[in-house]
Amino acid sequence: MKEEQRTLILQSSSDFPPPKGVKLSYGTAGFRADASLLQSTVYRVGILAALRSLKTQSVIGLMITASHNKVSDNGVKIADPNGGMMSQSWEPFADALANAPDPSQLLALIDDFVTKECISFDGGHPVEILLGRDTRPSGKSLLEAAKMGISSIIGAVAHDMGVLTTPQLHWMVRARNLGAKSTEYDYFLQLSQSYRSLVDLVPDKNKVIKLNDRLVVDGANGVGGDKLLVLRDFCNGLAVEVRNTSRGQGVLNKGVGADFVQKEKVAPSGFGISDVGLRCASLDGDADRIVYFIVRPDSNKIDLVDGDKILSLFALFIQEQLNFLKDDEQGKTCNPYCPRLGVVQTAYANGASTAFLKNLGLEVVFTSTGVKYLHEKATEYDIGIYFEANGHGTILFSDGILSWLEAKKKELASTWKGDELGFHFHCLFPGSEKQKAVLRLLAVSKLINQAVGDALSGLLLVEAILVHSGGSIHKWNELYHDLPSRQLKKRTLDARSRQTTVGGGSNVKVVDRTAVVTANAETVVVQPAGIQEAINVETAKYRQGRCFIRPSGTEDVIRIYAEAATQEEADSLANSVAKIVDQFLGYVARTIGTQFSSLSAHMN
Ligand SMILES: CC(=O)N[C@H]1[C@@H](OP(=O)(O)O)O[C@H](CO)[C@@H](O)[C@@H]1O
Ligand SMILES: [Mg+2]
Repeated sequence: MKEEQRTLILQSSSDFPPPKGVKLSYGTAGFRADASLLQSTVYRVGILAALRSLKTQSVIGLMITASHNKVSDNGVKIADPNGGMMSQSWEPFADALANAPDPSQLLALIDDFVTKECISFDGGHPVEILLGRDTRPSGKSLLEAAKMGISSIIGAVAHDMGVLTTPQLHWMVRARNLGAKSTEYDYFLQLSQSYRSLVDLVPDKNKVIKLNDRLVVDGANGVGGDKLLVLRDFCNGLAVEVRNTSRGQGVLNKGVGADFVQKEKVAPSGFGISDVGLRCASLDGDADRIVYFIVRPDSNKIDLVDGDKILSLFALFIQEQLNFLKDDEQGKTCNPYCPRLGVVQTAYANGASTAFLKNLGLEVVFTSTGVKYLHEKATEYDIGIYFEANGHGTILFSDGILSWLEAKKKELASTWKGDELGFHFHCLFPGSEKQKAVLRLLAVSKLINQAVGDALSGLLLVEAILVHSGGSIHKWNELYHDLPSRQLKKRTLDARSRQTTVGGGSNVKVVDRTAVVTANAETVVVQPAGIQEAINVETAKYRQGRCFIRPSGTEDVIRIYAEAATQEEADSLANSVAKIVDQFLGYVARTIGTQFSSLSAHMN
């Protein structure tokens, strides 16, 4: 790096001293913490984004959000040139950068890294970063910090794209790097047009307009509801009622949102008895997750139609379209093309969903929690569908299958003469149904976000498939029955609280979550030694018992997940394993207050 560049970094970073006693980690989905701690981190991620742009010679994204976390938190993450999460190989550098104690050590780190990665500052390519933020009040000033970080790399340019959903920013970055249209208007246009194409291809027998069959959506008091209102206008006739937008009185993610609905299994605020039986959905704070639900007549309980069920609906639809095209290929004497369809889940997927998908004959694989792992795995297939139970997921199409579909589209169009003969009910003719299957798959590839899970595009695809299949949310929910499950979280101490506790003269043993190390897609604990055996002994006592623990990547907690034949058994298994966590990790509840999260208040 030139001297001028070094001086600039030294000078500007001195305005952003890191908070004392806090160790930050890039985690499952970027850096997250109380917003008051993040000025320096976001500034440094600005530098990171500019270096990433220099290295990849592409446009990079920087999103300021803490998703479903409380409104006083915030976070920051980077979108790579393909719109996906930042390459994991850069995460250790991100961690080091965020935690460098002073400007000179920060500079030394950057110097080393730039040399190691052979990053050139020769100005041959534009260095551009697209910035987005959710509706959190802290977003504006953090965005300014990001801009300062970016401008401390000579020649780097920040484009403020305003308030966006996380998937919108990822979509824009991908589109920009593909040389495609990439504005927010283009996003809405592409989604709405492909949604309409899918609806136009609905088999005629199902083209019944159901009056009052509206979808009611909880926008988590965040950005997702606001953007859905715009999308609804683009879709022209989409019957969606949006509640809990950011313009109402409610607080972001408080008693609302996909994470709340999925974990607590209750209706969000603003939904009640008048919604019983309706098709409802909930977005999370930055709209990269969606779950559906049906309000039950008893109190505010719901039937949850979660990410696993969305995945199952998508898998059925894609499989149906591929089946239409299968016999065509099987008849070929040379080079028949058999697209590989794969499904990716995490250990949080309900066991009943995995059994259902395997029964369909699908290949199901597991990865660790976090979109970056699922997404990467899904790219190994021609069509890879991935979903977390909490509602984050998408369908990825390989370049290979897209070219095959385009070729097939041409081939079928040249052989199909039905229209000329005056036949319009294509579904009566095998050739035309193939053609429709191709068009449907192509429309899905344009509708569903190819960069990252996207609640808005997911919502449109669910709605289109429900119309296509003539099915209701009730029928969809009956695809299989979830095994009862329970999630608990045990608070651990972040670095700052640990210092306070120990420094305060207390001799209690406290742990941090990194003491728990897992393997096999987080289903087995390898550290501390012996804990897995104890969990196994406990799990074996329960019918259809399954249980695992893992350190959260976004909160200072250890998560416990249990599944069993009845709700009582799932609760009991989760509680017993929580006690095992206490024993092995030397956790002492009274030092940090509440032992269990608010979830336990809902246990019955
Ligand atoms: C059990 C659970 O829902 N975990 C979530 C949560 O991660 P944790 O590492 O469990 O805190 O936030 C991630 C980012 O949104 C999401 O990818 C993940 O699925
Ligand atoms: Mg989110």
